[in-house]
Amino acid sequence: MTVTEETTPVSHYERIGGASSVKAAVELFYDKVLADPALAGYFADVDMVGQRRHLALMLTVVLGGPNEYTGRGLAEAHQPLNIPVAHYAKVGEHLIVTLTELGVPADILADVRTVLADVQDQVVAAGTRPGV
Ligand code: HEM
Repeated sequence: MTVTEETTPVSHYERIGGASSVKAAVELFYDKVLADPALAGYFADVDMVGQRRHLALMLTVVLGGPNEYTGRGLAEAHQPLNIPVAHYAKVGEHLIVTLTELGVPADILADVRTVLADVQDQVVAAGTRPGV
């Protein structure tokens, strides 16, 4: 059987416009995060050029695009930062607002919310999890 364009599902990544759209989203997202006084401090000593590139590559994978992510795992990168749930929620909202402003369709937003819920335990400090 030949796989045609009709039978191949189009990824979220392709639907939103590929690499240039992801790059635009990451720029807008970090502008919001860095303008948020509750969050800016986390990034004070971080190389934001590399950071934006890593998040763009990771967002690409989350949206079903090509996997070229070479950074650390989420737990490895975030556990040393001791991030409380409230700050995780703020970052998640900045991402959703960014994607909404860029016109990302509702079904893709819903999937991004699902991923945010799925990875929360890797990012949030282990000691702040209820029952831990
Ligand atoms: C789903 C949520 C998140 C995703 C997908 C994400 C993604 C990433 C990625 C891909 C990196 C780069 C890792 C590397 O370079 O090896 C990173 C680093 C970082 N993230 Fe996040 N992040 C999330 C949530 C957060 C939150 C909630 C905060 C702070 C409130 C945060 C603060 C940071 C900081 C400060 C770094 C740099 C760490 C360092 O260079 O040592 N992230 N994140």
